[in-house]
Order: sequence, then structure tokens, then C-alpha cells
Amino acid sequence: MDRPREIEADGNSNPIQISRLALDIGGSLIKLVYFSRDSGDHEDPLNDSVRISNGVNGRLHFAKCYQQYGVVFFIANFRAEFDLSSTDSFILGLACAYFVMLRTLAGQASFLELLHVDNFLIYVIFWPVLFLAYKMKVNSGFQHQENPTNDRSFIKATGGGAYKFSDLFKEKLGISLEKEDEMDCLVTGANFLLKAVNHEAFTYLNGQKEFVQIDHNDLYPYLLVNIGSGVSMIKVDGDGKFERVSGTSVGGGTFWGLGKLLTKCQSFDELLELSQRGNNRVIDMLVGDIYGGMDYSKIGLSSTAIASSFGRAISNSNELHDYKPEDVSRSLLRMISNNIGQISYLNALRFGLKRIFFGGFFTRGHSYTMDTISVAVHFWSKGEAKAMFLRHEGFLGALGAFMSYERHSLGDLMVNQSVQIPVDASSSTDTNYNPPERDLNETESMQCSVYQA
Ligand SMILES: Nc1ncnc2c1ncn2[C@@H]1O[C@H](COP(=O)(O)OP(=O)(O)OP(=O)(O)O)[C@@H](O)[C@H]1O
Ligand SMILES: CC(C)(CO)[C@@H](O)C(=O)NCCC(=O)O
Repeated sequence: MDRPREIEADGNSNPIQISRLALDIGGSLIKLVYFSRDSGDHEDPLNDSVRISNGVNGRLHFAKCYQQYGVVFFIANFRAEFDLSSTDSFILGLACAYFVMLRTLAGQASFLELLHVDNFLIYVIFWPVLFLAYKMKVNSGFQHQENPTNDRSFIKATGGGAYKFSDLFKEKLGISLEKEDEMDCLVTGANFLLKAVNHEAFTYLNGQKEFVQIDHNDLYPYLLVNIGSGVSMIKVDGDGKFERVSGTSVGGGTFWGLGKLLTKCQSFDELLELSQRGNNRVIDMLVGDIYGGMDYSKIGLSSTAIASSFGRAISNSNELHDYKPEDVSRSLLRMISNNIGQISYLNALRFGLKRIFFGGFFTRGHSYTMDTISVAVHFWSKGEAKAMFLRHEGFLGALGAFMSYERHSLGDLMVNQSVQIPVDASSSTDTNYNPPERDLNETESMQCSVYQA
């Protein structure tokens, strides 16, 4: 197979050269992974790696697109990323504010009809993708071929949206989405991160985060639980060797959807933030509520264990508005995280798996969510199985789609780990080492090299 044009040197002195981009268009969020080549004339002070002459050095960027306000979020990032002039960003910002305002106003069908809703929404939702695709074309000389049957304007894409929006992308944007299987991508992304990135996996129990050193020779088998809108459970036996063994529709979409209805929260972050301040005991029925304050120790249940999520709400005449949104959010988060932890454990037990890695954007590095999942796995497995989380949790699919460029045309993608998480030599083997606190779910990048096959 031909090497994609995008990776050919173009001699362009533009410091940011987007050469490849992959998408994961899920039920709730759009995730992007893209590679920008180093121009070579500005060294990253944190980069202590050796530049390898036959590799293409650059950065792998991770970004996600909120469907709501996604445009404004991206503008803020692109301003720095692409060195937009202030006039450019002002004009783009105005255009985006206008779109967002229209979208907000567009509650009525008649108004949407006036705007030709399909065109309007595709430009609003996929504006960031368009912008990146445009940048990719400009920077890499990536163009339509003279032979129209050999169309190279394609982007690797996975997730349901790769199918759902395929025609729309082609018709309205002139971009073909080259579809990659979602499960395949999740596994490829997870395997890559676990093998190539230091301090990628960690355990989280009782507020203690501990990084796990992954032994490459002893990684398989493991259970990958991807908590997106819905939940997929995949038994992974090697590179490309996997089976989706289970799933549940009670996932991140359930938390966000039910939470939105019950608390009137306007954003997922707001809902998570509320949960941090809430007390689930107000709404959940505890074992102690049923057993007069006592443990039911014969079956291993303490008085504080939840006997019935939301069960307290039946025992008095309270209406929804009598409960604090904080408490509702807390109970909901706990119910869903517990349930996922329990089903995950049962599937691990089914196949004799000791390690469970959790991916997907539901966890969002949120301590209470991770703690609840870990406690469920720990409790049900009597400490036998281990719940582990991934720093790039939400990007497994997009990363897998990105890696499929390699599978088809390139050699390896290598990550320069010393840059991804700046650690000094003395701390690099410390499993308790905590990388600087920042939201890894927002835009992030890691230094890497692509090798030509
Ligand atoms: N900013 C956010 N806005 C909305 N949901 C968010 C946000 N951050 C995290 N989430 C949570 O992440 C979930 C989506 O996770 P993810 O992007 O991994 O899945 P998806 O690809 O959209 O879903 P699926 O794989 O089921 O199609 C949401 O349902 C919600 O619970
Ligand atoms: C349908 C997918 C795979 C889309 O990502 C995901 O949302 C999911 O795994 N849902 C759970 C479906 C089930 O197994 O019950």
C-alpha cells in the first residue's frame, strides 16, 4: 500500500504541521487524536530523547469535542495550537459565538427549518474536525488526487458516528471517513498505551493513586471495560486478539441523562461537581436502615452498605424537589459505578481474569467514581481482582483508529515517555509518583516518533 501523502516531508517552515487525524465519534462525545510534526527548529526543553533520523518526530495530540459549546472550547485551544493571529481568532470566535447563539435559540422547529438544520448542525458539531482537516491539507500538501477514483481526502474514524455521519461527511465536507471497527480500535488503543506509555495505568483505592508498572511479557489476558455512553467488556488476549464478552446499557450516558433530568444540570462537569458535595445516604436505603442500625455480618454486609440505591425515596412523602441535587447526583454516580464494577468483576471471574482496565470518558479521572468502581471490584472479588484506570481513558478508540494508519502503511509509533510525563530519573520508577495534577481529559499531547515501515 502506498505511503499516505500526509507524512511526506514538505519543507514547510510552519511550526505546526498536522499530518494525520483520527476520530472516534461516539454516542456522547467526539474524540480526536492527531499528529503534528516537529519543525525541528524548536526543541522541547523537556525532551531528553534522541532524535532518530529515520523517524518522523512530532507530538500526538488528544482532544475531545463537546457537542455543546464544542466550538468555543476548540477555538480557545486552537488559538495557541495553531498560532492564529488575534484577528483570525476574533473573527472565528465571533462566528462561533454566532453559531452557538443560534443553536441555543434554535429551540423551535420552525427556526431550525429556516436554517436547513442538517447543514447547520453538521457545521456546528463538526467544525473542529473541519478546521483540523483544513489545517492538515494546508500543512501537508494533502489534496485530492487528479484521478478522482483515488481519493485521498480521508480520515480514519471509528465509533457509531463513523457510520452515522459517513454520507454527511462525504456530501457536505468532501471527506471520506475510513471506518475502523470500534472494538478493534479500543483494544489497539489500550494495548498501545499500556505498552508504550509510562505511568499510564494506575489503581485508585481509598483516595490513594498508585501507578502500575506494566510487564509487557505479562500483560495478557486482561478485561477491558470501556465506559462510554454504554459499556463494553472485552477480554483481551493479545494484539488484535480479543472477544467482547459482555456489555451493559447502564453506563455514562445513563448517569448524564438521568442526572440531567433529575437535577436540571446543564453540563456533565456540573453534575460531577455536584456529586462531590452530595451525601448518598439521604436517598439510598442502607443495610442499617433495614436492620435497625445493625450490620448483617453473616452475609458480609455492614450497616453502611447500600441495600437499595434510591430506596429511601419510597419511604417518605418527599418529592424530587425536596432532595438536594448534590445528593441525587451522588446516589446516581454511586449506583452506576457500583453496578459497572460488579458486572466487570463477574465477567473477570467468568474468564479467570485478575486485571480489569477501565477506559471511556465516564470516569474522567474523578476520584469518587474510580473509588466506587475499585471498591466494588475489591469487595466482590475479596481482593483477588484489581481495578486499574488509564490516564488517556477516553481516547482508546480514537488512538486505535489513529494506529490503523500505521497498520496499513507505516511502521511503529513510538512515544517519548520522558516528555509525556516529566519525571526526573530518581522518580521514574516510583509507583507512587503522581504526575502534576491537571485535567488529562482536556487537550493533551505526547512526544512521539513515527517510523516508516
Ligand atoms: N464533557 C462531557 N460531556 C458529556 N459527557 C461527558 C463529558 N465528560 C465525560 N462524559 C461522560 O462520558 C460519557 C461518554 O464517554 P465516551 O466519550 O467514552 O463514550 P462515547 O464514545 O460517547 O459512547 P459510546 O462508546 O457508547 O458510543 C458520557 O456519556 C458521560 O457520562
Ligand atoms: C453500542 C456501543 C458499542 C457503542 O459504542 C456501546 O454503547 C455499548 O457497548 N453499549 C452497551 C450495549 C450492551 O451490550 O448492552
